[in-house]
Amino acid sequence: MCNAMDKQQRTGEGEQYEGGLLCRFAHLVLPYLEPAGLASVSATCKALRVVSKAITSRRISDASRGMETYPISFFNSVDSELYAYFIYSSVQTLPTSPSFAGLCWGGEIGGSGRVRQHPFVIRVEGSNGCGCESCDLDCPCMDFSSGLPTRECGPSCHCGSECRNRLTQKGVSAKLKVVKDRRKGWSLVAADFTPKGKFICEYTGELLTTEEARNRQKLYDKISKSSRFSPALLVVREHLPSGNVCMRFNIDATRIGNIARFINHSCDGGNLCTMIVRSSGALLPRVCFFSSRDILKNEELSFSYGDTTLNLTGSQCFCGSACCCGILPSEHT
Ligand SMILES: C[S@@+](CC[C@H](N)C(=O)[O-])C[C@H]1O[C@@H](n2cnc3c(N)ncnc32)[C@H](O)[C@@H]1O
Repeated sequence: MCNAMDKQQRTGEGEQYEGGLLCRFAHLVLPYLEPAGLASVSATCKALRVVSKAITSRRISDASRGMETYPISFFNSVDSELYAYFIYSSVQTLPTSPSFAGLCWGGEIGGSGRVRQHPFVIRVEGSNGCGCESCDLDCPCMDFSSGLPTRECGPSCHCGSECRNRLTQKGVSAKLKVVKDRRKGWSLVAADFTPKGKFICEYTGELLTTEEARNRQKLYDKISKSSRFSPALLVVREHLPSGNVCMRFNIDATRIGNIARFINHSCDGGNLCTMIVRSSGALLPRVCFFSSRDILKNEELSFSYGDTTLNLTGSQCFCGSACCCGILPSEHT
């Protein structure tokens, strides 16, 4: 069909209209294809090749597909992979499907749409927020006691989205790029000098129950054994003040997530610290990254994935830090 369309485009005016229709249709549909699908469609005719090329270069030039303030480009001087394919979501999402049976996921949400628009997955109805018109240090939602914000205004506050106590709710605030490393795969790198204490980004992805996280972890471990695969399932444990209770959050950014999914592990703790940030009226806290020291332009961003207690089945660590223990921490789910 495509070849016929191609020929029509070259031969007549009416046919040109049909070729135009094909292109318009392709612009709507092709963004939903994974790289392999895009490559095969692109091989069928010139019109589709042109559209596919445009989609590919948009994907390379901005991993966030226009959802963040600054574009976040991919750079690869190591192999032929042009970009990493995943569905970008700037906010936490609920799981789309229980333990998906393989790695074929389509349905890319392109530059014009988000997976989920709401800022908090679950809101607490009737909870109290602040009544400030313009929040300052007196705002009851503010808590900088640890030097970084751990509480923010949220969906039950009167103040609007411009409130300055919503530092972590405005998307990625640093200039970043994604660079391929020969041994660690894609890595998140500072594209500019980033001072200590700056909010970098939230870790977004699918919020999973522990059971679902365990199932997915098993699947990921299996896939990793037979192919090069980089899962991005983050498990964060928060010890509540009583000391007896521990909250566990499972955020899987492997197929839906944001730029934080490219942050690699460093045994020395790296240059990022993780903060659990709560917002008034939001049931679930969010995991946010701040720079733990000044970060130079072109320096890789990293944090510690967890206790580097030796797990002999873990994969090899290439963080390169002086205290590297040689093996990546892996979650004992
Ligand atoms: C959250 S992803 C980070 C992004 C990943 N590099 C990619 O290409 O998508 C975690 C995976 O990155 C790789 N990785 C992260 N830190 C590493 C390190 N210090 N050494 C080797 N591989 C690392 C491992 O494959 C790990 O499973």
